[in-house]
Amino acid sequence: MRIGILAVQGAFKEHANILEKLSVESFEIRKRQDIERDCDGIILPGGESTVMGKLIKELEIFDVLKEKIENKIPVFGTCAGMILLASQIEDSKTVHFGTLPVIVKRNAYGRQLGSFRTEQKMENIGVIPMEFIRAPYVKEVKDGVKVLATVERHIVAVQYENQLATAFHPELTGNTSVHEYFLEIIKKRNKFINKI
Ligand SMILES: NC(=O)CC[C@H](N)C(=O)O
Repeated sequence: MRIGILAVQGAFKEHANILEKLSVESFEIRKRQDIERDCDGIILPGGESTVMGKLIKELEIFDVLKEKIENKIPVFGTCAGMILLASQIEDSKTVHFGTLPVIVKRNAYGRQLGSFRTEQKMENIGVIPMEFIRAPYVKEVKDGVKVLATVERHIVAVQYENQLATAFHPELTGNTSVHEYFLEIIKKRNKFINKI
């Protein structure tokens, strides 16, 4: 199994470190040729979604990446990565991939609460540490989207088919369980593809 991590900006190294801990091979997606490499799953890290969205277009990564996601390659977006996937961003006309049918609110926690850590239950996983950094939350989910975690009644983790997204940063806590859950999504898909 091999996972491509979008590495144009933001906290991509931390995801690679977690995957290394789990003995899973990963590579950085920085340019067109990288995204054309074969991989079983993709991680979109945290960072600044506006900057990332601009860079992936300039670097000609956007189209191939979007096509892969539409073709149901498992993808895991954290924080800005969740914003890149969302089909709608509140108070904005910008849509990046738009493959995840949710409305997200950017920088949703205001200035004082820009960064915080908590422990909450995530569906199918259990109680985990959650690190929020100028995080979004999900304001609304459309049909077929499973809510996996909420913090103070705000939705912070969702799954839609093979797309997993968290408003928080599991890669910054040392806890590997959300990544392990993502690996399960990949394994299921690989089994399914091999059956066909
Ligand atoms: N930690 C993060 O990824 C922050 C996301 C950032 N505030 C954005 O809107 O893109």
